[in-house]
Amino acid sequence: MELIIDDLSKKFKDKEAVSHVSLKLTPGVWGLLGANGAGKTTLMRMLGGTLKPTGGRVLYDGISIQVLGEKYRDIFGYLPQEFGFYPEFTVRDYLEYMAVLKGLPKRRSKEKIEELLERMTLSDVRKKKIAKLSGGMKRRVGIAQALLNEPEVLILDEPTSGLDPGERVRFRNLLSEFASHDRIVLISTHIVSDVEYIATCNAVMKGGKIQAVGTTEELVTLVNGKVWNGTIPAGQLAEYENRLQIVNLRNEADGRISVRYLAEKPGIEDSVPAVPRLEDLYLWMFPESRFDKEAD
Ligand SMILES: Nc1ncnc2c1ncn2[C@@H]1O[C@H](COP(=O)(O)OP(=O)(O)OP(=O)(O)O)[C@@H](O)[C@H]1O
Repeated sequence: MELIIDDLSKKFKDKEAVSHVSLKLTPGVWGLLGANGAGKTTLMRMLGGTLKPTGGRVLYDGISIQVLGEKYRDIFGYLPQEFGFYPEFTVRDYLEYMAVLKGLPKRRSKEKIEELLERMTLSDVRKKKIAKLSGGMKRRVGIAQALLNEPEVLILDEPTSGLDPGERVRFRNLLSEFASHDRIVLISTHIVSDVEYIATCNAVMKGGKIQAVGTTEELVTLVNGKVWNGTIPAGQLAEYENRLQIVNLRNEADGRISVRYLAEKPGIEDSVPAVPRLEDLYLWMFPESRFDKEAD
């Protein structure tokens, strides 16, 4: 099974949101990393067939998704970034309604809904109105609806926003397990830790283009020799921040500050090289995003 993105582009007036993207997605978890405005949502909407490309095509096992139409929708699951719920529906009624829209046979949908309520730890709130749920619970309902038809291609746009750390770990485990059954799972995120350990492969998007593709291990080699640990006097942080791209810091008991920073050459005396992580690559490629890092 494969989903081929072939020279895909989308132009909004004179803004090219996605520019000549080509990528071959195979079964496994794929991380689509990129800062706000990189083009991730636009790309995902075209993969779902809800947005018409200006150029290029998407092929599922060699056939255009436009040609497949209804057949493609049957094997496709999507969680949009902005997810419109029916706030007056209960969780269960909503999932039943979505199952009908997806054309699931009644018996199968009953079993599937029970299973998903359990797996997404929503059983206790099944009779609650969606309007009354917390943000994280609503997100889990969104994920559950995307999984209803056990899609072969599952696309999740920023699925972990609003989830607490425990929910995020459970969600990552669920996706890994789901993808192990010969399914393509594509997750867009700007929270690198969401995909760092579970993604079979990552694609890094910037300015509408895919800038790098590879496993986490392959991608981190791009910042080999550029990640350093050093210590600085507490009063001089601002000065060092002007010169270096500091990605992490910790106040030490002796009043100094340990910093992890990115640079072509060491910029602090006695610095030692650090083992690069995917987040270092991301911050190297998107230096502006270090101000809106989210906690793991
Ligand atoms: N309907 C539209 N009309 C005009 N411009 C658009 C439209 N949709 C997206 N864009 C522009 O295309 C670019 C890519 O947007 P997109 O939403 O795909 O990025 P993204 O990587 O998903 O970012 P975010 O995480 O903030 O959603 C942005 O500059 C955005 O303003």
